[in-house]
Formats: sequence, structure tokens, C-alpha cells
Amino acid sequence: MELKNKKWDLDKFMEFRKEVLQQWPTGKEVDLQEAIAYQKKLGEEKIMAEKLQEAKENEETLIQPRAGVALIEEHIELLKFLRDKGKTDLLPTTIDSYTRQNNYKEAEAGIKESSDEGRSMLNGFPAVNHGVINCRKVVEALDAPLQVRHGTPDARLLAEITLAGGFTDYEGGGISYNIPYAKDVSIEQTLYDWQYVDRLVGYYQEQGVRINREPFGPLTGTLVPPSISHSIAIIEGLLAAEQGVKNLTLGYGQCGNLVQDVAAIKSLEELAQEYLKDYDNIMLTTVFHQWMGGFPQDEAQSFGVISWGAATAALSKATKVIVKTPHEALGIPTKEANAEGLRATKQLINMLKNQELVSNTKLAKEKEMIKKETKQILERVFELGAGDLAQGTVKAFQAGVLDIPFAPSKYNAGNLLPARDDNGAVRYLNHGNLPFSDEVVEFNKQKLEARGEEEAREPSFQMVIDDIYAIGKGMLVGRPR
Ligand SMILES: CC[C@H]1O[C@@H](n2cnc3c(N)ncnc32)[C@H](O)[C@@H]1O
Repeated sequence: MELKNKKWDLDKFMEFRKEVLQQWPTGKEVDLQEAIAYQKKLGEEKIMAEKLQEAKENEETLIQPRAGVALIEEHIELLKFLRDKGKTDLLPTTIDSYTRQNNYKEAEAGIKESSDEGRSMLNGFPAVNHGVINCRKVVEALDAPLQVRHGTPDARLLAEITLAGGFTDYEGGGISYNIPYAKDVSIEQTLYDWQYVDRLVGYYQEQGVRINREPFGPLTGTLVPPSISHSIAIIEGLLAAEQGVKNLTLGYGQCGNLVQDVAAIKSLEELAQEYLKDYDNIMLTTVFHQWMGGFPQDEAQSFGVISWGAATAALSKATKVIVKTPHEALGIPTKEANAEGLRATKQLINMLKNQELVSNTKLAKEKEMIKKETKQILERVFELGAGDLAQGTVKAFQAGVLDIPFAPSKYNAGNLLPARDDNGAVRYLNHGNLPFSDEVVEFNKQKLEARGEEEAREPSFQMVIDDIYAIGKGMLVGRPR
């Protein structure tokens, strides 16, 4: 495998497809030309890029849940419920964990078990096993765009089947679905495999079919500083654009301090436009994920966290918000709980329509620092790759120049330690090998020292631990007992 950030030529891509489509019998159902014709016949209400572009133009924030169950009819019923009772604008199909590990045999067993038990024995929809025809049943039963949400390092066959099946948006990327999800999968391998996915989307695009791509913004979802998630999002966006992707949603996971989170979404959009300027006609949107870390057990408190995420998404003017449920601390939500999270979110989005956070010096300062940190990271990534972003990314992880907090992957340095400052904004307690200027290091240090003074304790690893549990315990900043 020779990894470089260069658009795959068609012959190479078509050669690889033969091997990918043999990985499971349903691969035989994929006929690319037929699939393109099928996609072109879809009603506009099913095209994600259309809905996102319209929302962006109207400065609306659309809402979308996560949802997926094992069997087809039940999955359709669930999604219809979320449309009717949850008033969701956009639909997901969350894929089960076996499929995410390419373990289609176990997924098959799970389908049978679910049908025997009369309830979902998988934590998502096993789209590869169901195949193209059955994916189309789901798409045709609903009146909204469907996006594949998962966490799959090798997502090539899943992409082939779901795109041929009429899904119009595909989440993930070679970093964002590897480092936070896998222990021992090389970055070189997943960057390469995701070039295949993006080349497939680029091929649909060149045939006139708009498929949207959404790198997974939140990463480990635990105190990830904005400049880290922005660096990964922009790298995955650039790698996708090189393969011909034109419709991109870049994402960010809520940290919890309003000014920092609004600054994060606005800086993400501005940075992405800057870095993507050499690619024509990119339709860029943003997604804000409601808090991805530990939730309170108490449902009323959970609605507080959900509403805070909804308010922040609206004030940041993100194109869409991914919604949590009051069952977050318990596990997979019931369809009722899922719909409640959506209705609570929609209430806030509606109440905050046409309102915006007053631009002030604090917001400007946060944007400035996020941009500085992100640019300093990306500049080094390009240097390490001698101008090749894919090579630079591999080398940056080896050097700890890219480093995602609390990631399970052995390819992640894990030197970085984030902690909240006195206002709850996420700062670098230890920036590891991130290539930050003295000014940036000093800025983060001072913010944490100010908290230390308030709490009469030195900034320390204990703060990190306290912050990880804080929201679950009803706080934002993990104050000492
Ligand atoms: C990324 C993790 C998030 O995805 C959610 N999730 C994972 N699988 C499902 C599922 N099958 N239905 C609804 N939500 C789900 C989980 O509750 C958590 O909020």
C-alpha cells in the first residue's frame, strides 16, 4: 500500500472494488451504475446535501438523533416514530458494533436472535447483512434524508451497500473512526481504506449524485480541546475533498462553556473554508454534538444537559445538532426517550431562532486562540509530510503532534491532558508534543492557574479526573469536594 494524498485513478479504484464486494454475499447486490440511477430517482426530501444547504442558507439548525435496531420493519417503525413524535428533521441509521468490526457472521447471528427474541439483540442496524434491497425498503419508507452513523475502521463494504441502498450521507473518517474506536489498527491502513470510501463518494458525485460526508467530530468525546478536534476534522475534510467529495459536514463535540463552544463552531467553519479553498464547489456545513461525555443518571438533569447543548448549537448557528436522550447514562434509549430528547432540543432551537450570542472580546479571544492552536498543529503536520497530508498525518501521530485525549489506540501518543479552567472552558494542562508557541502554552497555563487559585490547589491530574465526572454529578467544573 502506498499512502499518499492523491485522488485514486478509476482503474485502481474499480480493481479494489472487486475484492471489497466479495467480503460478504450481499456485496453481489451492488451494481454501481444501477445504484447511481436509483439515487438519481430519489425525491429531494431524501437528499441530505439539499436539506443541509437549505438550512445553511436559512441559518436554521436542524436536529438529528442516533438510532438503530436489528430488524428492518422494527427499524422503519423506530425511524417513523422519531419523525412523527420526535419531530426530527434528519434521520440516522446507527450501525451495530459487530458490523463496525466487519464481523458479519456475528451480526447474522444477532439478526436471527432478534427475530427469535422479538426484540433487538444488536445495538444497531446491521446494514451489510441486510443488503441493498432491504436498505432501500428503509429509505423508501421514510420522508427524510438518511445518514449512516457508525464507528467502523474498515467501512468500505458498508459504504458500498448503504450508498447503493439510497442513504445520502456517510459519517466517519480514517482518523475519527480509528483512534477513538480501535486499539490496534494502523492509521496508514485506515487512511487508505477511507480514501476508498471517499473515492466512492467522489465517483457518485461525478455522476451527478450528491452524497454528504461527515467526519466524526467529537472523537473520544471527553474533554477534547477544540483545536484537536478541528485539526482532525480539517485533515479528514481535505483528504475527502482530494478524492472528489464536494458536500462536507465538519463537526465538534460540545465542551460546555458557551463562549468557547460558539467560538469553536465559528472558527471551525472559517478555518475549513481557508484550508479547503483550493477545492472548487465545496458545500461546507457544520454539526454540533450535544455533550458526548458522562451524563447524569437522573432524567430531569439529563434534560438540562440536552437543553444546554441545544441552546449552544442554536447560538453557534451550527447547521445541525446531534441530539442526546435522557437515557444516555443507562444505554440504548427507548424510542420514547429518544423522541423526548428531540422535542426538548427542538423547543430550544425554536426559542433561540434569530437570537445570537453577542460578539464580545471574550468570544473574539476564544476564536483567536482556537485558530492559533489549530494552525500551529496543522502547519507541523504538513511539514512532517513534506507537503503530503496523508503521510504527514501518520508521522504526526507517531510524533505526538496529533494526540487525542483518552483514545484507546496504541498509535495515539496519549501525552495530552486537558482540564477545565474556572469558567469551564477546556484547556491544555499538558500539551504533550503539540507544537504550540510560548504564547499558546502560557495562555493555557494562566487559565488553569487561575482556577487553581480559586480552588486553592495546584493544576493537576486530579482536576482532569474531577472534570471527567463533573457533568454526571450535576456540575460542569470538577470542583474539589
Ligand atoms: C456515539 C455514542 C452515542 O451513540 C448512542 N447510540 C449508540 N447506539 C445507539 C442506538 N442503536 N440507538 C440510539 N443511540 C445509540 C449512545 O447512546 C451514545 O449517546
